[in-house]
Amino acid sequence: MGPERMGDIATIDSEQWRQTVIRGALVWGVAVSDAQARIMGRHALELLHWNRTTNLTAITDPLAVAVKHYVDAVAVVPWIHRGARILDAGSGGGFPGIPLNILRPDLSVTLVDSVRKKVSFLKYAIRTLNLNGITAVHGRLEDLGPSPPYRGSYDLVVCRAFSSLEDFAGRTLPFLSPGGSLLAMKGPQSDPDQENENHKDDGPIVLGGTSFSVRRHRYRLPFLDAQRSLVRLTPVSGA
Ligand SMILES: C[S@@+](CC[C@H](N)C(=O)[O-])C[C@H]1O[C@@H](n2cnc3c(N)ncnc32)[C@H](O)[C@@H]1O
Repeated sequence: MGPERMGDIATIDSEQWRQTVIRGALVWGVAVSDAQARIMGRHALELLHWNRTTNLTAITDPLAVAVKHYVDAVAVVPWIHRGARILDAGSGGGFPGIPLNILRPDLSVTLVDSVRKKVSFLKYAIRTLNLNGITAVHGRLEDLGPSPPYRGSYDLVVCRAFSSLEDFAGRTLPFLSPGGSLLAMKGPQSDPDQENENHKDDGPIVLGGTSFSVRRHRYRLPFLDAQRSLVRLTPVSGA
């Protein structure tokens, strides 16, 4: 049976579901082991279970969960250097931070969300899946960023479906260590910037008074052919 015929939620974490994640990740050149895909499957089951009472995801179809959550999260792996300290800004149900932690034990990952029930889920998932090198923090980015231990402590701040580039940069710049970057993962609905002629694919832009070099990478999700983009913003020092 092909990935297009996975209808029932019970098929999450089945062999077929895991193969969808594994084959999808290979499109980005990222190897996901069966053991790693199993942990993602357990996360997905917990996510949908908690989703009955806590608003964690609008996506519940098994194929869409595999591709739009896990394969999409894996798309950032090639952009992350070894040993990076990562903040997942507005992590929700754990995307992209939990799949990143499952795939890359060299990373140190902090998940932040302003909704307490979502952070309760994240803490529960970290504990239940026995994940290491990852922590979940409740709070608003704009409150946490200016103070220790968060200020200047991250090599990469990543967000998915968060807000405009200007808003993201404004809330998360204080978290960055010198030489660090911001990385926004965007879908068509969450990308007002995509329509903004002032935001070129590559080159410098100014957001909230700070100059950034920009690199945008557009891609299409396998199996579903949905459009996505990654935008990396690196503050230009001395600008
Ligand atoms: C659209 S959801 C995206 C969730 C997840 N990143 C994903 O892609 O599935 C945005 C998340 O950001 C959180 N959020 C919104 N404003 C925030 C803020 N100022 N500080 C921390 N989290 C925030 C929301 O609670 C929500 O979980």
